Amino acid sequence: MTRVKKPKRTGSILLSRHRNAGTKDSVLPVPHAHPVTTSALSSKTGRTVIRKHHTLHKRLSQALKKNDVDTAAAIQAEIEANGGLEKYQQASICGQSSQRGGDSSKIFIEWIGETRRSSKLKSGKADNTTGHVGGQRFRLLEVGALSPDNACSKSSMFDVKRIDLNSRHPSIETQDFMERPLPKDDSERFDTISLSLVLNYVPLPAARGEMLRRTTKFLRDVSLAQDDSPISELFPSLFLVLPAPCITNSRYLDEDLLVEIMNSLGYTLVCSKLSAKLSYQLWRLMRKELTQVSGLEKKKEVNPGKTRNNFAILLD
Ligand SMILES: C[S@@+](CC[C@H](N)C(=O)[O-])C[C@H]1O[C@@H](n2cnc3c(N)ncnc32)[C@H](O)[C@@H]1O
Repeated sequence: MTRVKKPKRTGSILLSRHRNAGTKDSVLPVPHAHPVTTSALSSKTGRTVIRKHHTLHKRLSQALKKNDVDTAAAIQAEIEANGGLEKYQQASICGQSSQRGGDSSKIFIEWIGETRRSSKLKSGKADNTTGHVGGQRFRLLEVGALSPDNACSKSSMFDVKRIDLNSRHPSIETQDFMERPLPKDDSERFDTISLSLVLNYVPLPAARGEMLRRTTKFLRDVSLAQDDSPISELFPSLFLVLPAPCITNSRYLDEDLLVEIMNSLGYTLVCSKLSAKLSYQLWRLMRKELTQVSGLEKKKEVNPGKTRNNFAILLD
């Protein structure tokens, strides 16, 4: 009885629509120098702020890589003069409202609903599960949390731990996921991790791979006893959201290569959706051991073309 939705092949049909769209390599965390502001930005201004922030962070990471301290300091000053992480977050919050299709976590909740409905059709019985074994709620680690009121936070199924490089709310802890202490046991692990529009914030391809690898350490073991509810088959998992062009218009990444990278980390794709702007994917962690796959540590051109972006993920 397979309740988990089969992965859809999405990239090939939509690829041509994104041929001219670009998502450049981006960005490093910076401390903010500006007070929190909640006023709305126009969508055009918001897009400009986000693009500029990513470009500056890409340049910053390149300067840091070359140990060019003077250039890095100048770029850092420019980032701060442009409003820093704070302004970027404000623009991202505005982007969540309309033109980007809203709160991405709604998609995860929709997938849970679909899984329940399809199992009801098959079994004739409703699935009213509110969590896993013992009626506990599913533990969700939201990395890069902008606010505490997205769809997952509102759902009674989840107990949410929120972190961000720069907290905008008392219920969000200021923490770099890459510095979060590793769990000592399963009580400190999670059933699911949300990485929505965070991986593309990381400036270097190898650091993105490291972030993905690190997610596996925070997820509970798949072999832990589960109840037989259909939605438990969606866990332990990683909800990954990326700008669509990272997958549909990159010279160095496409859906097949992402599947290869994720499989080598122990993940299997269980749900996916591609909108005009975003790629949403749910990856279930099937095993904790990593498979060494050679070739994933080097960039390889999977989509040649002048108008493509350079987004890449490498596993060192
Ligand atoms: C574009 S916002 C996305 C916010 C939200 N998750 C969404 O889907 O709209 C990216 C957020 O990720 C945060 N972020 C980036 N790298 C992070 C890290 N290593 N640890 C914690 N938060 C991080 C940034 O501070 C920023 O607030």
